[in-house]
Amino acid sequence: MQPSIGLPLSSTSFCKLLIVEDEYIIANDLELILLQAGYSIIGIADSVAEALTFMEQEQPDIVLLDIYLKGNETGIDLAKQLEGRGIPFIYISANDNRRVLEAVKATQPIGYIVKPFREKDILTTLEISRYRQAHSAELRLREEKALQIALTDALSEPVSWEQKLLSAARVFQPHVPFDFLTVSYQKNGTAHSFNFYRVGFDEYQIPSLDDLRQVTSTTVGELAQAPADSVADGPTRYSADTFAALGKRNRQVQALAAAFRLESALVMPLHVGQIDRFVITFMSRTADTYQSRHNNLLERLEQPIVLMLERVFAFEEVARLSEQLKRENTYLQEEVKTLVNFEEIIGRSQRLLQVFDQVTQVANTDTTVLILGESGTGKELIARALHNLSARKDKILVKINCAALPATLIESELFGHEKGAFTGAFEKRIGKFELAQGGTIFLDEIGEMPLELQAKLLRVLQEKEIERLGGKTLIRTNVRVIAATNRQLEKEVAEGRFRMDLYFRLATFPITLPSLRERPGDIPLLAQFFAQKSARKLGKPYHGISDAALNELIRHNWPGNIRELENVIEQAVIINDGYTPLSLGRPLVNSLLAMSCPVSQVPSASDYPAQGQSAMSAPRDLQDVKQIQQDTEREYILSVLKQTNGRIRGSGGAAERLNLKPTTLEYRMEKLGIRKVLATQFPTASSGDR
Ligand SMILES: Nc1ncnc2c1ncn2[C@@H]1O[C@H](COP(=O)(O)OP(=O)(O)OP(=O)(O)O)[C@@H](O)[C@H]1O
Repeated sequence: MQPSIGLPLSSTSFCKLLIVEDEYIIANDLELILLQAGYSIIGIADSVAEALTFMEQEQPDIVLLDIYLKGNETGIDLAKQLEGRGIPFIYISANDNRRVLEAVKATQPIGYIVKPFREKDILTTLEISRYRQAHSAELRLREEKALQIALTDALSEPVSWEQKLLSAARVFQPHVPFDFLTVSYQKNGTAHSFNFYRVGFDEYQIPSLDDLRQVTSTTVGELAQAPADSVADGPTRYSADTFAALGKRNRQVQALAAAFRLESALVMPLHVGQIDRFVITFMSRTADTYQSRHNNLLERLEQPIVLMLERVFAFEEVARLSEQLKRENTYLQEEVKTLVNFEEIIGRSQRLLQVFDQVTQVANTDTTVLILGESGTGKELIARALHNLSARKDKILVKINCAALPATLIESELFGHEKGAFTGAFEKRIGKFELAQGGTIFLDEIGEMPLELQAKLLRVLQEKEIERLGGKTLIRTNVRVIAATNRQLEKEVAEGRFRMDLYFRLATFPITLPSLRERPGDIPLLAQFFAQKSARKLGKPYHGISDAALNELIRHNWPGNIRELENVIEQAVIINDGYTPLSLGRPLVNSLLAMSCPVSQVPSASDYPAQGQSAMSAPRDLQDVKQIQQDTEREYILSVLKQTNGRIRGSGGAAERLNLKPTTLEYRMEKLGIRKVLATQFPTASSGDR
């Protein structure tokens, strides 16, 4: 028999029915009618247990079920399970008890046929139900498609995560209602948590973890504990006892439930690539808010949402990498990266070879290294060699000179700042630690770091986490730290200028560079190396170094070490006539008095010739004139530095007095071999200026 109302539905034989009926005659009668109408029957069950067994073998499209069955369980119990599995069902019953009928209605059947039934009743009800099913399925698909599009739009907005998720929460509300929504995930070891509290029809409050901590009297750690820690895979509903049990396992749920009078939850853990535990938790003030249709909807949305999130995270990563590239590029433009390995480090002395051994030993570990040695002994060169010989060599080496920055700026320079963190912080700024992510940071002149900042640096070394100035989140860092100083740190510690705990942390692996005095044997090698380099740079022929000059170089005391030697050789190349071996042009002892030694140790004005005179006799040629100019400039800068107690930058600093940019002054000082020293090292006028 064909369906009587002739609706445009697919053939009845594709529709599989399960009959759940304990009266044998009725069940048989039903089967006969349905088979004749062309339906497929997957089985006749007389109890809930048997019905479930049939369903395990094959899923029916519609279930026809009686209310009272064999065994303790009724058709209403089975109906609840069918609803959970999304299988439509029609009751066939003679029961007209009001209470039972109320319970039947609550299970949301797609039809109800009263016994005794006629063939026509059965077939018409089935036909109408199938039509409604097909129609509502189409409607549901359309609705879900619209929901997916709205979610994609919300998550793709070029705004913060908080705003993206708020838009997504608004999209969810009509489909999966909530009074409180939390979204939490872990990315690169950092926990992120967003909370949305509904306070009006379309009004939400976004309490921060700190706000919640106060309202709920919990710790931030407890609040960040996502409920997925305690639930199975897939969306799971909790109400009454199960909600209370979830609260016992999870402090976050318990605290929020108590503070916001929540009574049920629907927890959706998602497996988003690269992200640990992405969890969306819908919570409601009503115990029976979450039904199987919500679970089913979230199950169907799970994959599309995961794909959306993966795309958003991937975009974010691309944006982050391109930002990082931009930053590295800017940095590299300032900092010409020299590829240093041992071949470029000149010297064969025993002391230097010991240093090479130490470098080889520690380079390929992540151990913090402290490089000690007088000024100009090659500490930066060794830091670069350590980086270039490590597994981090393809990542960036970021150098920061702790002495070159005013104390107020070092913190933001190292750790960055958020927009508005302090007056003048107009833009968010990434610090050098973040810039060095995956690579190495070289903290030069660490002995000059202000005490307050030493504590922060210690925390970074211990916790491997930084916090931007004015920022709220901790950022995990993976940076190898190399520090250097020409100060005696033990003495600094003893005098209370350097934290002992930081000293021990830094000095895990100390490398001490020998001064040039301790390796005079390397002087000829170095001198020749620098002479060739300078001659190449200046485009002059090179005929070696005269014996007299070499002897003098070996005998000299070299307070400024290799940098000083390099400067002396460069000057010798400049004054060389291009035909004869290099000579020094003037006695080393006098000409170097003011070079490369700390400003505090420079000789007083009386140690110098009177203005207009030079240490040499009358200038012989243009080079001599240049030399005199340099000496005069050096003297003048030194005298100004003395007046400013060594301070270069800021109001009243040497740069301002000389009407130069601080960086230009520093460049000139470097060229002239004047070392920077801390203001405290500099004798003040009141303490008796020499
Ligand atoms: N062994 C070496 N071979 C070749 N050049 C060297 C060597 N050691 C140092 N130099 C050169 O000497 C100069 C000073 O070295 P570097 O800046 O590394 O010293 P430093 O100890 O870090 O000085 P400071 O304490 O003043 O920062 C640089 O131009 C460096 O290239």
